[in-house]
Amino acid sequence: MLVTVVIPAFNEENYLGGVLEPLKSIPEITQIIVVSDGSTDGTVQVARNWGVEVIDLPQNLGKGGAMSMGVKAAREDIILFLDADLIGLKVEHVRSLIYPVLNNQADMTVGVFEGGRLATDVAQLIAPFLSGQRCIKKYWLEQIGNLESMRFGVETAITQFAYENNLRIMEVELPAMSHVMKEEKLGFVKGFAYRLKMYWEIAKNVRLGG
Ligand SMILES: O=c1ccn([C@@H]2O[C@H](COP(=O)(O)OP(=O)(O)O)[C@@H](O)[C@H]2O)c(=O)[nH]1
Ligand SMILES: O=C(O)[C@@H](COP(=O)(O)O)O[C@H]1O[C@H](CO)[C@@H](O)[C@H](O)[C@H]1O
Repeated sequence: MLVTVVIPAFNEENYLGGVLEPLKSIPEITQIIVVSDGSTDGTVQVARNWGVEVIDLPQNLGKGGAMSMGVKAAREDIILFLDADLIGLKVEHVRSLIYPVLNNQADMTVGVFEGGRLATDVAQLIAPFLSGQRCIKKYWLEQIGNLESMRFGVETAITQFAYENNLRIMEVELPAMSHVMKEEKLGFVKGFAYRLKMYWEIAKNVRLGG
């Protein structure tokens, strides 16, 4: 089996290149899809310059919508999701996310930052199930309804599905890695408001009691 990487990206021209660079040298990765989620900056151009596939959504669908579009276009059986704003992504991180699924040691891996930056380490220590770095067979994603409408609730929904269906979940440490926080991208007030909206989108999609 081989891997399609799906990268949802909303205005990530500054960081996307750093995510794409380590992917190019991994033979098991045969398809890389950047889904620009209604970006108004140079995200699409950066992706094209790197020679990867681009889905250029004319309007913002939210993260779940962008990820779903990527899954629909995926040729391979295994999907690796990565955020477009990762800092310090290395080939080793990518291998540690994909090999357990490729080798059938896990049904899903979830990457957790470790030793990158205190703020992002702590956030992921508290809530690893929110992580956008995860690898899973496409078959499972196709069994989950409504991912496209879940916006930031998408990871919680995938995790919930995985628990309910007894998938083997493996948490994988991602040493010295971090991402750019909302407040850093958008400024404190706008970033914090965006963060509250994200928590609302997550809460809305949690199904209580199965
Ligand atoms: O409407 C959106 C919001 C976010 N993203 C992408 O989803 C990933 C995670 O989003 P963000 O960095 O805002 O979340 P954080 O990691 O700060 O929670 C990034 O690649 C974003 O560009 C997206 O495709 N559509
Ligand atoms: O870890 C978290 O609390 C949030 C917010 O991260 P930051 O506070 O911006 O570092 O980030 C994650 O959660 C989102 C919802 O599940 C995911 O879509 C992001 O990929 C993930 O980084």
